[in-house]
Amino acid sequence: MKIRLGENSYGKNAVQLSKIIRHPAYHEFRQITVNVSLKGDFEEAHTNGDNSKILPTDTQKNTVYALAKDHFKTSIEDFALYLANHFLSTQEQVTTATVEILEHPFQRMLLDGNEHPHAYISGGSEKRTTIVTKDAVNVSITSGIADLLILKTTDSAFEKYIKDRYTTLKETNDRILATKCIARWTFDKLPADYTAQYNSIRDVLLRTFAGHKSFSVQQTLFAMGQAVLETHAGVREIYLEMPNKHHIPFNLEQFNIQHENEIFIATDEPYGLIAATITRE
Ligand SMILES: O=c1[nH]c(=O)c2[nH]c(=O)[nH]c2[nH]1
Repeated sequence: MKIRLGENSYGKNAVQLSKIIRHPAYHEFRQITVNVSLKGDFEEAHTNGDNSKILPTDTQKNTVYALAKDHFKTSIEDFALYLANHFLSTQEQVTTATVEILEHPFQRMLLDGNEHPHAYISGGSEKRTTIVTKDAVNVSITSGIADLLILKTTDSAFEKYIKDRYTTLKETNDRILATKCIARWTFDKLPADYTAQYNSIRDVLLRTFAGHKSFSVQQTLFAMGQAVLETHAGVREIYLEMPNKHHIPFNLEQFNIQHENEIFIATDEPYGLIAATITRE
């Protein structure tokens, strides 16, 4: 029996990097997590223990820190591209380099109406994300948002669904809609300014979520994706993942207190998971 090596890759994951960019009047603080993954001629390493074509993952990690000094200045997309290019152009055994970056946003503290020059507050769970994959001829860039925790207290219903012998869920025309949204979009035309594009897409996602009269998470998800494609000609398609963070009305009637849709119990698990790719015809 002949056994052979299938698709393989290796790299360094979860490289934590913080950077201060010092301007005369204030500092910028950036915090990112970088994952590097390389594909190429690594057969001998797996089958013969020959490491002569292996750039250690420790070196990959060091490279991320070293190149960040001069090349992480603007968007995570630009830095990820620079890193992918670096591994591809300096290592001839590498055929595909994938660099994923998650940015943990920090904002300068707003104190007495002014942004503090060097004190920051975390943007919470939300992250800006990118995955850049590059080989000798192609580059693919996917940008996105992860763990965007959003909630609305009305304009969300869930009614007229299938009821069978196992259904216990009550119909509601006024519930809490909460989700920790993941969005990932790809480009027909790469933007000149990834950050401006990101801010604009994030704004459309939030605006649509807030304004939508929802009959289901599915419908709101589609409306959010549709709005992004309608307002951003350069975006080819968008993938959205919206876990339904259920907020179940707490039974106050057991204490003879009238239920007025004010007191809920948030449950983490199990949760509904709604996902779709919205694309152009
Ligand atoms: O918006 C929803 N979509 C569903 O598919 C679903 N299923 C469920 O139990 N609650 C909800 N809510």
